[in-house]
Amino acid sequence: MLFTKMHGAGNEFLLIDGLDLPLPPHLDFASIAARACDRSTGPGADGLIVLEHASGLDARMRIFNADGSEAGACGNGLRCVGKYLYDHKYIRRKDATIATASGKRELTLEVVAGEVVSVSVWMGNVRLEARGERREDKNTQARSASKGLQGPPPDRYKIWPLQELRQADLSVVPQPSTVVQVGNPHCVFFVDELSDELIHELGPAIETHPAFPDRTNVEFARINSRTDVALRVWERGVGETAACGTGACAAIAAGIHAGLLNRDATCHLPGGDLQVSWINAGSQIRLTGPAVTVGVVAWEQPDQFAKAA
Ligand SMILES: N[C@H](CCC[C@H](N)C(=O)O)C(=O)O
Repeated sequence: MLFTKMHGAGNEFLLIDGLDLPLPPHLDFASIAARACDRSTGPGADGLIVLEHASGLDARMRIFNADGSEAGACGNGLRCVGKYLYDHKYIRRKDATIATASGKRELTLEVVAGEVVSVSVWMGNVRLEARGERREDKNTQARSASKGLQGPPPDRYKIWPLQELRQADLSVVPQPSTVVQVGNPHCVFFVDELSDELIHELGPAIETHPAFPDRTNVEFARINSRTDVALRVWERGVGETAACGTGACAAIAAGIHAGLLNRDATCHLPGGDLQVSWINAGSQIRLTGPAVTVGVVAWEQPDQFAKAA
């Protein structure tokens, strides 16, 4: 089986092209993802992208995490798909429309001297629930709702001191936090300091917390200024990744809702920077960043992954 290995700000994917030649029927993509993404049994990556035909659109993208679970959205993956389609001449234009499990996503490519250097993706509408503040009176909530803001109006947001959050009682999800849907689930904490211990202790505990029956991605955001955030993400089904596109959208949306950020902000992740823009609560959130092709990887023995017909 041939994969094209790509990454968006260090978030690595193995891409299977089902556009050129139809893929064998009944391929078990979940098992392929779990084996191929595991660096001990395959080329290694954070996720598997499967490209398929979608009538009237440029392609359909399916995304499988490294544990084989299928996800509803992937911002870094969509940027890689945009670059792949352009580089392989499936599109001649500098825009594309991709079908995903969470709806159609529009992409715009920035091409310099024939090279795709950056891709912007409209990542759909964000649903957001700020948890754990005092609820304000009904009128304020009504006014807030009339402005199209989703979730209760921000009362105050806590910037968690590192040790306090590390020692939080995990029988419940530490509050305040912000639950954000970007086609996939996220739980955002604002912190005053990012540390390996915090991410590696709290990340898996929140990912699998009973409060999230489908599990969740977990973001730890340090607000540097109104336009600048340092972010680390423990991804559902993967673990900590170098970058998470939907995670960047979730963190910026939560910061805007809390009144901590402007409508355009930069997310500094360990693997690189992503730009997020969210003009208003009723509009789509936009993610912009790089997409890089690493190379073609051959991997044998996919037959064993064919699902029983
Ligand atoms: N782990 C995520 C899917 C990948 C998202 C991430 N790689 C991105 O760039 O958005 C989930 O289970 O919802």
